[in-house]
Amino acid sequence: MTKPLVLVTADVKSIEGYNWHAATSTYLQAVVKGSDAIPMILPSLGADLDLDAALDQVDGVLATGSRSNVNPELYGEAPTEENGPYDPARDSTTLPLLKRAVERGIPVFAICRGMQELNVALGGTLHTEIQDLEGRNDHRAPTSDQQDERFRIAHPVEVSSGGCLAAVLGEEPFEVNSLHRQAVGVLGNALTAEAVAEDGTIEAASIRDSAGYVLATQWHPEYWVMTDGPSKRLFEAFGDAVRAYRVKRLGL
Ligand SMILES: N[C@@H](CCC(=O)NCCCC(=O)O)C(=O)O
Repeated sequence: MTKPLVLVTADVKSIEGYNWHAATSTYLQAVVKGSDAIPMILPSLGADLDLDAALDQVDGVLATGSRSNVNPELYGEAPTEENGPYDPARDSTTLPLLKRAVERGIPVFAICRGMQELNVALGGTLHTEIQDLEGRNDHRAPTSDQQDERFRIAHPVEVSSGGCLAAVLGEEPFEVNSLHRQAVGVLGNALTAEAVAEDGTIEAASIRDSAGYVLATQWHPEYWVMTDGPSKRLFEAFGDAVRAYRVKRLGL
């Protein structure tokens, strides 16, 4: 059986005087080794891309994390120097991509920035710089030049009962990593919180009655996909969803 194809979102980075459209290897490897699917980076070319034509040919979308933030103008707030950096090319591609994938019932797995993009794409808002908000913990990455330390397990999350996340991981609390300054404010249309941190930060969301699989996590299951049980199971569940979609898409 041919393997499912998964679009992976891209950041736009300026390197050696060129604009590169890039995704980190951790997401690509997680699609291959965790979901047994084929990752294909979708360049962040915005309105120049025929998104429906791209979505016609794939079986899922993985929206990746990024140090850049969704531009607050997209949810009715003002951008600031401190809240950057921003990536307008990525915003102009990933938000319509996610909205269209959800409308078409194409499986979506959205991670960190990807969860925030999904939420804004569906009409929700974000809290910016949550570490400065009353009652919120600091969810930023540990200061280190070692990636394993930056992505280390950081805090527990409580799983909402009876939801999509509980269906994959069960309802017991578990530990996640944490590398973010933003978080979901008002949930977007049809999104339901699936996990929360002890300070109330929404850590996962889904569309429970979606035609397709739609799950978003604020933490990074891609990083420890081969060694952490919940991370592995999340990518396996995404793999099952994209394989099922492929059978339907191709009439197999
Ligand atoms: N920029 C947003 C989204 C956070 C995110 O995707 N983090 C991944 C970055 C990985 C790294 O720091 O290397 C926010 O800060 O909330």
